[in-house]
Amino acid sequence: MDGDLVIDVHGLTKSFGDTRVVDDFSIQVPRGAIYGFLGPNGSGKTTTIRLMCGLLKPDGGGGTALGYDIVTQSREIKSRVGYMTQKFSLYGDLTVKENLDFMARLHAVPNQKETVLATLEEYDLEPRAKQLAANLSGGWKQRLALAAATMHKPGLLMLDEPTAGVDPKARRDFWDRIRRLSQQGVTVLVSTHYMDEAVQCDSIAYIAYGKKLIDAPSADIAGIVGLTTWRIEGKGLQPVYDALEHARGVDQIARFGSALHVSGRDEAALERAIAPWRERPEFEVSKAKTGLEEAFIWLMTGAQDNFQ
Ligand SMILES: Nc1ncnc2c1ncn2[C@@H]1O[C@H](COP(=O)(O)OP(=O)(O)OP(=O)(O)O)[C@@H](O)[C@H]1O
Repeated sequence: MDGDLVIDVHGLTKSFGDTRVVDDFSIQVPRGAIYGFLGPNGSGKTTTIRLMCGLLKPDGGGGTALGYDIVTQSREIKSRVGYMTQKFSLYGDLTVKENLDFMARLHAVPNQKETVLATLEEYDLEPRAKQLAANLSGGWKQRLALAAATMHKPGLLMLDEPTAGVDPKARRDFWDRIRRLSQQGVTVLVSTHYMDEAVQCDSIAYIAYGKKLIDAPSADIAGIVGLTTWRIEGKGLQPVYDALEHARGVDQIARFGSALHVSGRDEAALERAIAPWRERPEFEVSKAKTGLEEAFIWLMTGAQDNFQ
Protein backbone atom coordinates (compact mmCIF):
# COMPACT_ATOMS: atom_id res chain seq x y z
CA MET A 1 0.00 0.00 0.00
CA ASP A 2 1.19 3.56 -0.71
CA GLY A 3 2.13 4.76 2.80
CA ASP A 4 -0.94 4.19 4.87
CA LEU A 5 -3.50 5.22 2.26
CA VAL A 6 -6.37 2.77 1.99
CA ILE A 7 -7.92 4.68 -0.92
CA ASP A 8 -5.78 6.56 -3.40
CA VAL A 9 -7.65 7.39 -6.60
CA HIS A 10 -7.18 10.05 -9.26
CA GLY A 11 -9.32 11.55 -12.02
CA LEU A 12 -12.18 9.06 -11.82
CA THR A 13 -14.95 9.66 -14.30
CA LYS A 14 -18.13 7.73 -14.96
CA SER A 15 -21.08 8.38 -17.23
CA PHE A 16 -24.38 6.60 -17.59
CA GLY A 17 -25.59 7.22 -21.13
CA ASP A 18 -24.93 10.88 -21.85
CA THR A 19 -24.89 11.89 -18.20
CA ARG A 20 -21.56 12.32 -16.46
CA VAL A 21 -22.23 11.18 -12.93
CA VAL A 22 -18.65 11.31 -11.60
CA ASP A 23 -16.36 14.00 -12.95
CA ASP A 24 -12.59 13.98 -12.36
CA PHE A 25 -12.79 12.65 -8.82
CA SER A 26 -9.63 12.22 -6.74
CA ILE A 27 -9.25 11.38 -3.07
CA GLN A 28 -6.79 9.93 -0.56
CA VAL A 29 -8.18 8.20 2.51
CA PRO A 30 -5.80 7.18 5.31
CA ARG A 31 -6.14 3.91 7.21
CA GLY A 32 -8.65 3.99 10.05
CA ALA A 33 -10.35 7.19 8.87
CA ILE A 34 -14.09 7.65 8.89
CA TYR A 35 -14.75 9.51 5.66
CA GLY A 36 -18.18 10.97 5.08
CA PHE A 37 -19.66 11.45 1.63
CA LEU A 38 -22.33 14.11 1.55
CA GLY A 39 -24.29 15.77 -1.18
CA PRO A 40 -27.77 16.10 -2.57
CA ASN A 41 -29.74 13.14 -3.91
CA GLY A 42 -28.40 11.89 -7.20
CA SER A 43 -25.11 13.77 -6.89
CA GLY A 44 -23.04 10.64 -7.48
CA LYS A 45 -22.05 9.56 -3.95
CA THR A 46 -23.01 5.90 -4.37
CA THR A 47 -21.41 5.70 -7.80
CA THR A 48 -18.19 7.29 -6.50
CA ILE A 49 -18.00 4.88 -3.55
CA ARG A 50 -18.67 1.91 -5.83
CA LEU A 51 -15.92 3.04 -8.22
CA MET A 52 -13.40 3.37 -5.39
CA CYS A 53 -14.07 -0.13 -4.16
CA GLY A 54 -13.84 -1.84 -7.53
CA LEU A 55 -17.57 -2.60 -7.66
CA LEU A 56 -17.92 -0.47 -10.80
CA LYS A 57 -15.38 0.24 -13.56
CA PRO A 58 -14.52 3.91 -14.24
CA ASP A 59 -14.53 5.32 -17.80
CA GLY A 60 -11.34 7.18 -16.93
CA GLY A 61 -8.86 7.59 -14.11
CA GLY A 62 -7.73 4.94 -11.66
CA GLY A 63 -5.93 4.19 -8.45
CA THR A 64 -5.88 1.75 -5.59
CA ALA A 65 -8.07 0.55 -2.75
CA LEU A 66 -6.40 -1.45 0.03
CA GLY A 67 -3.32 -1.43 -2.20
CA TYR A 68 -5.08 -3.18 -5.11
CA ASP A 69 -5.75 -1.62 -8.49
CA ILE A 70 -9.43 -0.64 -8.67
CA VAL A 71 -9.64 -1.52 -12.37
CA THR A 72 -7.64 -4.73 -12.67
CA GLN A 73 -7.87 -6.19 -9.16
CA SER A 74 -11.50 -5.65 -8.28
CA ARG A 75 -11.88 -9.28 -7.18
CA GLU A 76 -9.18 -8.85 -4.51
CA ILE A 77 -10.80 -5.63 -3.32
CA LYS A 78 -14.35 -7.02 -3.21
CA SER A 79 -13.32 -9.89 -0.94
CA ARG A 80 -11.75 -7.43 1.51
CA VAL A 81 -14.53 -4.85 1.60
CA GLY A 82 -17.62 -4.87 3.82
CA TYR A 83 -20.61 -3.35 2.07
CA MET A 84 -23.85 -2.18 3.59
CA THR A 85 -26.61 -0.19 1.92
CA GLN A 86 -29.72 1.53 3.21
CA LYS A 87 -31.83 -1.18 1.61
CA PHE A 88 -31.82 -4.25 3.87
CA SER A 89 -30.12 -6.77 1.64
CA LEU A 90 -30.14 -9.88 3.81
CA TYR A 91 -32.74 -12.65 3.63
CA GLY A 92 -35.98 -11.88 5.44
CA ASP A 93 -37.10 -15.50 5.40
CA LEU A 94 -33.92 -16.70 7.10
CA THR A 95 -33.27 -16.28 10.82
CA VAL A 96 -30.62 -13.92 12.15
CA LYS A 97 -28.18 -16.79 12.66
CA GLU A 98 -28.96 -18.37 9.27
CA ASN A 99 -28.19 -15.04 7.60
CA LEU A 100 -24.81 -14.89 9.34
CA ASP A 101 -24.14 -18.57 8.50
CA PHE A 102 -24.88 -17.78 4.86
CA MET A 103 -22.62 -14.71 4.81
CA ALA A 104 -19.83 -16.66 6.53
CA ARG A 105 -20.01 -19.32 3.79
CA LEU A 106 -20.20 -16.67 1.05
CA HIS A 107 -17.01 -15.01 2.31
CA ALA A 108 -15.36 -18.36 3.12
CA VAL A 109 -14.73 -17.10 6.65
CA PRO A 110 -12.31 -19.36 8.59
CA ASN A 111 -13.79 -21.21 11.61
CA GLN A 112 -17.30 -20.41 10.39
CA LYS A 113 -19.21 -21.84 13.37
CA GLU A 114 -17.11 -20.04 15.98
CA THR A 115 -17.04 -16.81 13.97
CA VAL A 116 -20.83 -16.72 13.66
CA LEU A 117 -21.25 -17.35 17.39
CA ALA A 118 -18.69 -14.67 18.23
CA THR A 119 -20.43 -12.23 15.88
CA LEU A 120 -23.83 -12.90 17.47
CA GLU A 121 -22.27 -12.14 20.85
CA GLU A 122 -20.34 -9.06 19.69
CA TYR A 123 -23.45 -7.48 18.19
CA ASP A 124 -25.76 -8.55 21.07
CA LEU A 125 -27.79 -10.57 18.58
CA GLU A 126 -27.86 -13.83 20.59
CA PRO A 127 -31.40 -13.31 22.02
CA ARG A 128 -32.65 -12.79 18.47
CA ALA A 129 -30.62 -15.54 16.79
CA LYS A 130 -33.71 -17.61 15.93
CA GLN A 131 -35.89 -14.70 14.87
CA LEU A 132 -36.67 -14.26 11.18
CA ALA A 133 -34.76 -11.26 9.84
CA ALA A 134 -37.96 -9.94 8.25
CA ASN A 135 -39.50 -9.56 11.72
CA LEU A 136 -36.69 -7.43 13.17
CA SER A 137 -37.22 -3.72 13.77
CA GLY A 138 -35.33 -1.25 11.56
CA GLY A 139 -32.57 -0.72 14.12
CA TRP A 140 -31.98 -4.45 14.63
CA LYS A 141 -32.03 -5.13 10.88
CA GLN A 142 -29.34 -2.50 10.50
CA ARG A 143 -27.31 -4.03 13.32
CA LEU A 144 -27.57 -7.46 11.67
CA ALA A 145 -26.51 -5.94 8.35
CA LEU A 146 -23.45 -4.37 9.99
CA ALA A 147 -22.61 -7.68 11.71
CA ALA A 148 -22.87 -9.47 8.35
CA ALA A 149 -20.77 -6.82 6.59
CA THR A 150 -17.94 -7.03 9.13
CA MET A 151 -17.82 -10.77 9.84
CA HIS A 152 -15.03 -11.43 7.33
CA LYS A 153 -12.94 -8.69 9.01
CA PRO A 154 -12.81 -6.30 6.05
CA GLY A 155 -10.11 -3.62 6.04
CA LEU A 156 -12.53 -1.23 4.35
CA LEU A 157 -16.16 -0.74 5.21
CA MET A 158 -18.46 0.95 2.77
CA LEU A 159 -21.74 2.18 4.19
CA ASP A 160 -24.27 3.71 1.84
CA GLU A 161 -26.81 5.69 3.91
CA PRO A 162 -26.73 2.93 6.53
CA THR A 163 -28.98 4.64 9.07
CA ALA A 164 -31.74 5.98 6.81
CA GLY A 165 -35.05 5.59 8.63
CA VAL A 166 -33.50 4.27 11.86
CA ASP A 167 -34.40 5.81 15.25
CA PRO A 168 -31.90 8.11 17.04
CA LYS A 169 -30.91 5.61 19.74
CA ALA A 170 -30.16 2.87 17.22
CA ARG A 171 -28.21 5.41 15.14
CA ARG A 172 -26.12 6.38 18.17
CA ASP A 173 -25.43 2.74 18.93
CA PHE A 174 -24.49 2.19 15.28
CA TRP A 175 -22.03 5.09 15.36
CA ASP A 176 -20.43 3.82 18.57
CA ARG A 177 -19.73 0.59 16.72
CA ILE A 178 -18.36 2.41 13.67
CA ARG A 179 -16.02 4.42 15.89
CA ARG A 180 -14.80 1.21 17.56
CA LEU A 181 -14.16 -0.41 14.18
CA SER A 182 -12.17 2.62 13.05
CA GLN A 183 -10.09 2.47 16.23
CA GLN A 184 -9.28 -1.12 15.30
CA GLY A 185 -7.88 0.18 11.99
CA VAL A 186 -10.91 -0.39 9.74
CA THR A 187 -11.35 2.43 7.20
CA VAL A 188 -14.95 3.55 6.81
CA LEU A 189 -16.54 5.32 3.86
CA VAL A 190 -20.05 6.40 4.71
CA SER A 191 -22.63 8.34 2.75
CA THR A 192 -25.24 10.16 4.79
CA HIS A 193 -27.72 13.00 4.71
CA TYR A 194 -27.68 13.46 8.50
CA MET A 195 -25.64 16.40 9.83
CA ASP A 196 -25.25 14.83 13.28
CA GLU A 197 -23.54 11.92 11.52
CA ALA A 198 -21.46 14.18 9.31
CA VAL A 199 -19.85 15.78 12.37
CA GLN A 200 -18.82 12.31 13.57
CA CYS A 201 -16.76 11.75 10.43
CA ASP A 202 -13.05 12.60 10.57
CA SER A 203 -13.21 14.08 7.08
CA ILE A 204 -15.92 14.93 4.62
CA ALA A 205 -16.10 15.00 0.86
CA TYR A 206 -19.05 17.04 -0.34
CA ILE A 207 -20.18 16.07 -3.82
CA ALA A 208 -22.61 17.83 -6.14
CA TYR A 209 -23.24 17.36 -9.84
CA GLY A 210 -20.58 14.63 -9.86
CA LYS A 211 -17.89 17.04 -8.66
CA LYS A 212 -16.15 17.16 -5.32
CA LEU A 213 -16.78 20.65 -3.93
CA ILE A 214 -14.82 20.25 -0.71
CA ASP A 215 -12.67 17.57 0.89
CA ALA A 216 -11.44 18.43 4.38
CA PRO A 217 -11.48 17.45 8.05
CA SER A 218 -15.07 18.00 9.24
CA ALA A 219 -13.88 20.42 11.93
CA ASP A 220 -12.23 22.65 9.30
CA ILE A 221 -15.07 22.91 6.80
CA ALA A 222 -16.92 25.90 8.28
CA GLY A 223 -13.62 27.82 8.46
CA ILE A 224 -12.69 26.98 4.87
CA VAL A 225 -16.06 28.15 3.59
CA GLY A 226 -15.41 31.39 5.49
CA LEU A 227 -18.93 32.34 6.50
CA THR A 228 -19.82 34.36 9.58
CA THR A 229 -23.23 33.54 11.02
CA TRP A 230 -25.70 35.41 13.21
CA ARG A 231 -28.70 33.83 14.90
CA ILE A 232 -31.96 35.76 15.31
CA GLU A 233 -34.58 34.31 17.63
CA GLY A 234 -38.05 35.52 18.44
CA LYS A 235 -41.68 35.49 17.35
CA GLY A 236 -42.71 36.81 13.94
CA LEU A 237 -39.49 36.26 12.03
CA GLN A 238 -41.01 36.44 8.55
CA PRO A 239 -40.54 40.24 8.18
CA VAL A 240 -36.94 39.83 9.35
CA TYR A 241 -36.41 37.14 6.77
CA ASP A 242 -37.97 39.27 4.03
CA ALA A 243 -35.86 42.29 4.97
CA LEU A 244 -32.58 40.43 5.21
CA GLU A 245 -32.98 38.05 2.30
CA HIS A 246 -31.61 40.52 -0.24
CA ALA A 247 -29.72 42.82 2.13
CA ARG A 248 -26.13 43.74 1.36
CA GLY A 249 -23.74 41.52 3.30
CA VAL A 250 -26.22 38.67 3.61
CA ASP A 251 -25.18 35.75 1.44
CA GLN A 252 -27.48 33.18 2.94
CA ILE A 253 -30.43 32.99 5.27
CA ALA A 254 -31.99 29.81 6.61
CA ARG A 255 -34.54 28.79 9.23
CA PHE A 256 -33.35 26.57 12.08
CA GLY A 257 -36.34 25.70 14.26
CA SER A 258 -37.58 28.93 15.77
CA ALA A 259 -34.53 30.93 14.69
CA LEU A 260 -33.00 32.40 11.57
CA HIS A 261 -29.36 31.84 10.72
CA VAL A 262 -28.02 34.71 8.67
CA SER A 263 -24.59 34.18 7.09
CA GLY A 264 -22.18 36.14 4.96
CA ARG A 265 -18.54 36.23 3.94
CA ASP A 266 -18.08 39.95 4.46
CA GLU A 267 -18.20 40.15 8.25
CA ALA A 268 -18.50 43.95 8.48
CA ALA A 269 -21.25 44.20 5.83
CA LEU A 270 -23.16 41.39 7.51
CA GLU A 271 -22.91 43.12 10.87
CA ARG A 272 -24.30 46.32 9.33
CA ALA A 273 -27.23 44.37 7.88
CA ILE A 274 -27.96 42.78 11.24
CA ALA A 275 -27.52 45.98 13.30
CA PRO A 276 -31.13 47.31 13.15
CA TRP A 277 -32.48 43.97 14.39
CA ARG A 278 -30.11 43.93 17.37
CA GLU A 279 -31.86 47.03 18.72
CA ARG A 280 -35.29 45.43 18.59
CA PRO A 281 -36.16 44.06 22.06
CA GLU A 282 -38.51 41.37 20.70
CA PHE A 283 -35.60 39.59 19.01
CA GLU A 284 -32.56 37.92 20.50
CA VAL A 285 -29.61 38.35 18.18
CA SER A 286 -26.34 36.54 18.80
CA LYS A 287 -23.29 35.41 16.91
CA ALA A 288 -23.48 31.70 16.06
CA LYS A 289 -21.00 29.07 15.01
CA THR A 290 -21.36 28.38 11.31
CA GLY A 291 -22.56 24.79 11.08
CA LEU A 292 -21.88 22.14 8.48
CA GLU A 293 -25.38 22.51 7.11
CA GLU A 294 -24.89 26.21 6.41
CA ALA A 295 -21.50 25.48 4.87
CA PHE A 296 -23.01 22.86 2.56
CA ILE A 297 -25.93 25.07 1.53
CA TRP A 298 -23.37 27.76 0.69
CA LEU A 299 -21.27 25.34 -1.34
CA MET A 300 -24.35 24.15 -3.20
CA THR A 301 -25.43 27.68 -4.05
CA GLY A 302 -22.02 28.36 -5.54
CA ALA A 303 -22.11 25.04 -7.35
CA GLN A 304 -25.47 25.82 -8.92
CA ASP A 305 -24.06 29.10 -10.21
CA ASN A 306 -21.10 27.23 -11.64
CA PHE A 307 -23.03 24.36 -13.16
CA GLN A 308 -26.10 26.02 -14.62
N1 LIG B 1 -26.55 1.82 -13.08
C1 LIG B 1 -27.01 3.03 -13.41
N2 LIG B 1 -27.51 3.27 -14.65
C2 LIG B 1 -27.96 4.49 -15.01
N3 LIG B 1 -27.97 5.56 -14.19
C3 LIG B 1 -27.49 5.39 -12.95
C4 LIG B 1 -26.99 4.13 -12.50
N4 LIG B 1 -26.57 4.28 -11.20
C5 LIG B 1 -26.80 5.57 -10.88
N5 LIG B 1 -27.34 6.24 -11.91
C6 LIG B 1 -27.69 7.68 -11.94
O1 LIG B 1 -26.53 8.40 -11.58
C7 LIG B 1 -26.85 9.53 -10.77
C8 LIG B 1 -26.08 9.48 -9.48
O2 LIG B 1 -26.54 8.40 -8.70
P1 LIG B 1 -25.92 8.01 -7.29
O3 LIG B 1 -26.76 6.86 -6.78
O4 LIG B 1 -24.48 7.79 -7.42
O5 LIG B 1 -26.20 9.32 -6.43
P2 LIG B 1 -26.24 9.51 -4.86
O6 LIG B 1 -25.53 10.78 -4.61
O7 LIG B 1 -25.75 8.30 -4.16
O8 LIG B 1 -27.80 9.71 -4.58
P3 LIG B 1 -28.69 9.43 -3.24
O9 LIG B 1 -28.27 10.42 -2.20
O10 LIG B 1 -30.08 9.68 -3.75
O11 LIG B 1 -28.46 8.00 -2.85
C9 LIG B 1 -28.36 9.50 -10.60
O12 LIG B 1 -28.94 10.36 -11.54
C10 LIG B 1 -28.72 8.06 -10.87
O13 LIG B 1 -30.03 7.96 -11.38
